[in-house]
Amino acid sequence: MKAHLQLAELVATCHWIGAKGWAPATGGNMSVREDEIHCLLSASGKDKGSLTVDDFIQVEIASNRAPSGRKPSAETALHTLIYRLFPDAGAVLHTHTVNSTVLSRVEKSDSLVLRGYEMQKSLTGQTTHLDALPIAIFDNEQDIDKLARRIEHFATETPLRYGFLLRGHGLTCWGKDVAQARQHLEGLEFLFECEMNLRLLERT
Ligand SMILES: CSC[C@@H](O)[C@@H](O)C(=O)COP(=O)(O)O
Ligand SMILES: [Zn+2]
Repeated sequence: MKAHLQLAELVATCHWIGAKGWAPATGGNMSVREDEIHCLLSASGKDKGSLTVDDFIQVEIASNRAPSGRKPSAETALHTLIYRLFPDAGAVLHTHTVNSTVLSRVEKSDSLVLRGYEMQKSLTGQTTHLDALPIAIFDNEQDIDKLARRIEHFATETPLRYGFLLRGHGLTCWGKDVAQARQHLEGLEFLFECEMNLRLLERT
């Protein structure tokens, strides 16, 4: 699909994310692939629930450089990493939800395993609630280049699918286009909400 149509769909998705309360204050960042060399990334420090097309900045996927000199997301290196790792990825969504923030802290291991939920099938290629679906958790890091290198190294040994959690921070997920990235975000967030409630109820 043409990049400008994808961008319009991404802007609508940002507004939907904002209305859901999934990108509070200036949290979160979003992007679409423009072509093999560039992506369009949200500007840093803005309320992502009220972005317009003019708030997206062209960035070179190989170098993280913005030819315009404008300042894209502080987490640019995570978006470009995904476009480099997955040539089929067409859109990346990063959100700061309560469920992803809390669950990624409560779960001390390096993955959140989802199992037993029909809604696992909202993730492309999943066919049964019986499969164990691990979502990788990486310890948070303020040095984003270092964090990106850690994730890149992990991905050489273990397949990453759909998205990953940053501990105490949020979810980054992707899809072949904006619609699929949004479906993965909504599906994962539903599963996180279930898991959060399950863990709370099972404690009592
Ligand atoms: C509310 S501060 C959050 C930021 O540090 C970061 O995690 C974030 O998601 C937004 O950064 P941004 O540079 O606006 O894309
Ligand atoms: Zn963030």
